[in-house]
Amino acid sequence: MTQLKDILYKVSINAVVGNTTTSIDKIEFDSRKISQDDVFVAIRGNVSDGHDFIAKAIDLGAKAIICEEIPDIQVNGITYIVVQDTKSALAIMASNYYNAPSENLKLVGVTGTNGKTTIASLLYQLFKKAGFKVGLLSTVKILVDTKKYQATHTTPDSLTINYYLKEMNEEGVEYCFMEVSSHGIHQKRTEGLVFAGGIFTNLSHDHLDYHNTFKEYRDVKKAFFDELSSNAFALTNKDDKNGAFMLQNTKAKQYTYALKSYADYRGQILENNLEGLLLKLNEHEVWTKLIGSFNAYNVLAIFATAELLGLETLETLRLLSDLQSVSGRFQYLISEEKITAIVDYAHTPDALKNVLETINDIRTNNETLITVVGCGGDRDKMKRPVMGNIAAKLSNKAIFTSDNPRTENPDQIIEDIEKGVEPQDYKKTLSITDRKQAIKTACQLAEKDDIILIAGKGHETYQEINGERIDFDDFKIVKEELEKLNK
Ligand SMILES: CC(=O)N[C@H]1[C@@H](OP(=O)(O)OP(=O)(O)OC[C@H]2O[C@@H](n3ccc(=O)[nH]c3=O)[C@H](O)[C@@H]2O)O[C@H](CO)[C@@H](O)[C@@H]1O[C@H](C)C(=O)N[C@@H](C)C(=O)N[C@H](CCC(=O)O)C(=O)O
Ligand SMILES: Nc1ncnc2c1ncn2[C@@H]1O[C@H](COP(=O)(O)OP(=O)(O)OP(=O)(O)O)[C@@H](O)[C@H]1O
Ligand SMILES: N[C@H](CCC[C@H](N)C(=O)O)C(=O)O
Ligand SMILES: [Mg+2]
Repeated sequence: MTQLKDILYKVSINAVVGNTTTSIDKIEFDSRKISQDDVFVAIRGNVSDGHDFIAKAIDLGAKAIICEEIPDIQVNGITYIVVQDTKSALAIMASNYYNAPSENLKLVGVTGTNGKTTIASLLYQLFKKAGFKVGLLSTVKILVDTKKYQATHTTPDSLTINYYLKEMNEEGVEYCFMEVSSHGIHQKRTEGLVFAGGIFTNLSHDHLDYHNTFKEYRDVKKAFFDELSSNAFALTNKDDKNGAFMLQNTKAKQYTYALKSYADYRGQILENNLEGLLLKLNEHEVWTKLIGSFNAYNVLAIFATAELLGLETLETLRLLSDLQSVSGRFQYLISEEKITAIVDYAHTPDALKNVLETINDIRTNNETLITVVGCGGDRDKMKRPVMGNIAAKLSNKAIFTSDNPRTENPDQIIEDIEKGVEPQDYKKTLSITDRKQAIKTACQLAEKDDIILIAGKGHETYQEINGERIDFDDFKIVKEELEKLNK
């Protein structure tokens, strides 16, 4: 049992009603998970307000309530702590509860629109190969060194983050790489964590349903760097037009990387083909199996981070050339009929454009490029026509289909995508709502040497329709469909 007052250390408190020397069992922010002697933190969400569930939490055994507004009717024997912001309070309490686990390892956060999973996962791989015990918190999975857990978010809630960091401490993990999403920063999921460093990748159109304006989205990302301490490093992509802005008010030591301008870590693409990339990183040449010019940025950021964390340069270069691509990120196969299928998680206009430009750069143009793509439901609607426009323009054929429709009508989403197609590209497009059928059609249309890109879902092994997750794996399906063509 922990004392309530101990986990309130550093929480900015407005008022206390009741006793803080009471001992508590655990912290919960969902009333449905409360059991005897827990602390309930009431959070105002997008759908409901945790304050409405305070009475329910007390019924279930909550001993203390952390809230922004004290309920009119207070229950005897219950401790009420009024704070300015319960999301912040939750994050600080979570860190206290698990004994500040981020301070016992070197935690590096990666933020930006695209490339977070790639960079964090490859840093995990690189430091593992260098012989360290490593942790990873990513969209794809959570790793406590070799122990694997399912990820539900890109950046989990603060209780979950600290729970896994604590487990990493127990496992003797020395480095942890985590993705820091804009939702995560905005919802204070990362507050109170001590970061050894932060990396900025790039900023482009996404999540404007949640953040309202691009400026708001940009400012949220910047807030992550504002919070870094003077002991940390802040590494930014100087080629991105918001790269310098991110570091404007940070106390951290600043470093830059770039392909197009002068920077602390400079990169140059010497070769770029379907086998990989030959890069010049500062004065060193390195070969990587990663494909696509955008990966040059990722490799450069990884190189810089390894250096900043003190890895030996030649060792880093050797390990870089050994890295394997991340699942669902430009994952590809070549069928017996010599059809290339690429599965990629590009689910933003910028990522889709990058992937298509990469394919167009390395193809011979005698073949047909068929793109299968959709957009997720209950997410940013503005990106749909833009992605439709890009898919049609940069491919020979585009098949619009469903991504994760969630609670939306998939045909409506497809209509939104179609709206972005320019008249001269109309004849290149077709729409097939059923994603499996769309992939199958692409396989049937493809001939020898053609390329099929299946974008949007990458590593995901499900399709979410009306709150239900049905088994669905782009890579598995395209592989099966291409094999069927041989029979
Ligand atoms: C839009 C969004 O980010 N929502 C997150 C938010 O949920 P919410 O605000 O809707 O919560 P709510 O349902 O209104 O509930 C408010 C509070 O009341 C509590 N409650 C609710 C009901 C009840 O009976 N009792 C109770 O106590 C809830 O536990 C909660 O604390 O807080 C929840 C708890 O932390 C999150 O799980 C949830 O993520 C949802 C599932 C989600 O889909 N989030 C996505 C958009 C997301 O976060 N994505 C980013 C990556 C984006 C990217 O970069 O690509 C990520 O980091 O994963
Ligand atoms: N540095 C980069 N710049 C632009 N596009 C990139 C970059 N790295 C990866 N991509 C593209 O973006 C897609 C998503 O990459 P990744 O999963 O690494 O990003 P993410 O930031 O983790 O995304 P999410 O916000 O969904 O977690 C990839 O499949 C690839 O198409
Ligand atoms: N982390 C992103 C993933 C989007 C993936 C795409 N397949 C979709 O479902 O929209 C999100 O939750 O918005
Ligand atoms: Mg990710």
